[in-house]
Amino acid sequence: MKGILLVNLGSPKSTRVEDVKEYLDEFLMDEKVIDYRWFFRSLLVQGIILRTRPAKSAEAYKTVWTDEGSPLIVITKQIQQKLQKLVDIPVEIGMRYSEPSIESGIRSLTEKGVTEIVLFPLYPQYAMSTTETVVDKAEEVRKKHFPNVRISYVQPFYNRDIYIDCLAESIREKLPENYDALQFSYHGVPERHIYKTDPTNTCNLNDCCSRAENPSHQFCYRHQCYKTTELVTEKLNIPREKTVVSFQSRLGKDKWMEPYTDETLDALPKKGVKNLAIVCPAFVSDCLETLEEISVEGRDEFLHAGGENFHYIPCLNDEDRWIKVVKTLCEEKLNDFYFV
Ligand SMILES: C=CC1=C(C)c2cc3[nH]c(cc4nc(cc5[nH]c(cc1n2)c(C)c5CCC(=O)O)C(CCC(=O)O)=C4C)c(C)c3C=C
Ligand SMILES: [Fe+2]
Ligand SMILES: [Fe+2]
Repeated sequence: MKGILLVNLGSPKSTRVEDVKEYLDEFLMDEKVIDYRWFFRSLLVQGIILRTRPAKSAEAYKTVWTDEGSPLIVITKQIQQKLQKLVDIPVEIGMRYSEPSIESGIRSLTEKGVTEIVLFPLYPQYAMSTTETVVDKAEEVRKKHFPNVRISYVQPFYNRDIYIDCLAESIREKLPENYDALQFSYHGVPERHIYKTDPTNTCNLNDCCSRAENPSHQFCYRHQCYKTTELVTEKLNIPREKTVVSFQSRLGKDKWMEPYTDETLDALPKKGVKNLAIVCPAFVSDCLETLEEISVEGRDEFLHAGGENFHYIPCLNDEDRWIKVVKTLCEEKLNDFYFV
């Protein structure tokens, strides 16, 4: 029997500082997220970051938390429930960090008799710190606890027509009538991650990413972010001059992909952009990074710098058209099992 596992990043169990600390410890000690050798990673994470960050993050989480819990988990459950109504095989969710875990998701599926799983990492663009670590974790869990289960992975869908149409339509419906620019703010990653995952050793985080064809694109997060932007803005007929791309949520002293969202929000009003619409397509569900960092802090930053109107465009969340895309992408993968 087949089943579907939707995997998202995960959130702390609660907004208590201890729970946030436990979550950040698991998250940041992942070698695909902070890719230093264990000793240096531990020194940085456990010796420095976890001393102050949990309290700060807990305060931020409190501002977005709902009665049902973290927005990211609540929305992922809503996606699961809606998808379950459209397919006649079991659908479960699993989080890369914290709970419900990938292991518990696979276990629930196997308890329903599932032996072949389509696992969908809910990230449009590939990154070592997202897609890759999900696959690693799922394989680790499968080998250890479920050796007879087969898993097929939905690939990044940043350039797929069905996704682009869906995102473009969603943005079109929410765009204000008058806006000077539409900003695409993607979660950033350290530049080093992009070089590290480039099998061709050719990406220079510059022209390479916008070249039409290049084998490095398959693992280039930067290329994939720009590609999503290009395809969506083409669909919406938004000219290049009105399009801004930036990268948010950097952490630590490493060089992250530029331009940075906070600096861009500060600079835009001085360039005449007073009415801004902003969307965050690295996330399919709203979460701390969109609801707090962009919609609250980003808004403050922009208005403080002289901006007049800041319009946050929510993620796809549980929109029906998006659920249909999830269904189609999973169904394509279900076919894999017939050919192996
Ligand atoms: C080195 C640190 C980080 C990398 C690399 C990174 C990549 C990355 N993250 C997401 C998606 C999300 N990140 C979220 C929160 C978050 N991210 C980091 C650090 C890195 N992310 C931290 C420390 C946090 C925790 C919150 C904080 O203290 O600021 C979230 C939100 C989770 C939630 O509960 O709402 C998401 C989603 C992507 C897509 C990505 C690489 C492309
Ligand atoms: Fe992150
Ligand atoms: Fe590139």
